[in-house]
Amino acid sequence: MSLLSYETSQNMLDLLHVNSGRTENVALSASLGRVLAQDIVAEYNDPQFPTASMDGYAVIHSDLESKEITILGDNPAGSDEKRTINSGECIKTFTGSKMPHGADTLIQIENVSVNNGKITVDETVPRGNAVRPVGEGYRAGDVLIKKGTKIGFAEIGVMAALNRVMVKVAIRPRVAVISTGSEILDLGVNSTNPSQIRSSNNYTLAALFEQAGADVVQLGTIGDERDMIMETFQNALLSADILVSTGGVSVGDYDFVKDIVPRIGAEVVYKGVAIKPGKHIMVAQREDKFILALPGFAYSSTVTAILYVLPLISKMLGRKSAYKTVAAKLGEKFRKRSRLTEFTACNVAVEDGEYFVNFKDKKVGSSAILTNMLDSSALMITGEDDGDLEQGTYVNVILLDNF
Ligand SMILES: Nc1nc2c(c(=O)[nH]1)N[C@H]1C(S)=C(S)[C@@H](COP(=O)(O)OP(=O)(O)OC[C@H]3O[C@@H](n4cnc5c(N)ncnc54)[C@H](O)[C@@H]3O)O[C@H]1N2
Ligand code: MOO
Repeated sequence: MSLLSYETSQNMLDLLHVNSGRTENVALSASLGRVLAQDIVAEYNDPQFPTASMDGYAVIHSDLESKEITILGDNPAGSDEKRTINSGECIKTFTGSKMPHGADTLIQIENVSVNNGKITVDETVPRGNAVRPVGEGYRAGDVLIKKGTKIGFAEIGVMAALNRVMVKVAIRPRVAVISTGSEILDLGVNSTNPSQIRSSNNYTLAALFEQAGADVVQLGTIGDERDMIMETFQNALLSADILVSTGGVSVGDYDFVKDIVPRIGAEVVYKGVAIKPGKHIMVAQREDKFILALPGFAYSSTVTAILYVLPLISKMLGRKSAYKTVAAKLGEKFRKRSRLTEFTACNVAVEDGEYFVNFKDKKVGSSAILTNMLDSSALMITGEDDGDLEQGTYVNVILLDNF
């Protein structure tokens, strides 16, 4: 089996034409977690008028040296104050109120004494005190949120402030997930023989893709039966943009998936990459749809889903990158186990602004160990040409906590 290098496989993935312009309008309150399909540009300044940021008296700063300043009246928040302050006058003004014309400073109530409709200054304040100037937050025309941003709580708030009732977002790519294997049992199904194991892959991947912004169709599990798998794949491709399967891609007699994919009219982009885990991965395309047949092992399928499925989902959503890769220093020696590009579950800590990698509580063993991905795990990448690495060596690490 000839294997593509990891780098070539990623470049080829990047060159695939992906349908990425599909958008829809959703209510702001339903947009959490969606990906913006337009820049959000401020239509006005924030604030639009000089605004008091404390409760007190709007004054002309030079008047603060005078003995007494006459109070013209109240200016509660939300009132469209029309009066203009002249020298010797002030207006009682509250947090959030528009500043009256003529006033340049707000002196807070704690700093004055009030007698017979006049204030006297007990403690002065600088010019412009407690006044939010026009455009303090942003100016009309500023791009506040970039297209491709995943909408979180802050984006929701900023868009609400701009009165965006509806938001244009990327349509979620539909990703169908299925696990194959006659030994695997779906969640909740009773076991009928002791050689069966629980299927975790279809749930791990569904969660991963949903977190990445996809609309997931959970197809459960299916035995190693050629015709059934073929029919299920055909049906899934009627509605899914991406079909992701696990299992059945190796060299065993019952590994049918790898043979079925070309038989349903899909063009195999590649099969076999020099990576550990995941070397049997198959990437195929049928018109504008993709099939990613991933290995059955739990850790292998998860890692390959991150490396090969997330970039497709991201592209369909119009996002620049699927995950963040950072340079980190090895906090301990690392023993490389193969001549392949390896993806090793690791912990990442930040010390003095630098990332450090360690393998505390991570088990060395087969590609079945999904528990290695618990506790905010990251993935350390070591290249085909790397051998054992000394403590202090710089490595690249994929962070998995911020899709
Ligand atoms: N003679 C060879 N044997 C194997 C090779 C090889 O090159 N030559 N490669 C090994 C590698 S590497 C991998 S990875 C696996 C990939 O095999 P398949 O993709 O065909 O996967 P299965 O054989 O179906 O399953 C592998 C393993 O994972 C368990 N599994 C399967 N599905 C699930 C699931 N949904 N949830 C949890 N665990 C699952 C399954 O029971 C097996 O233990 O092939 C090696 N063999
Ligand atoms: O392809 Mo396997 O995932 O190296 O264990």
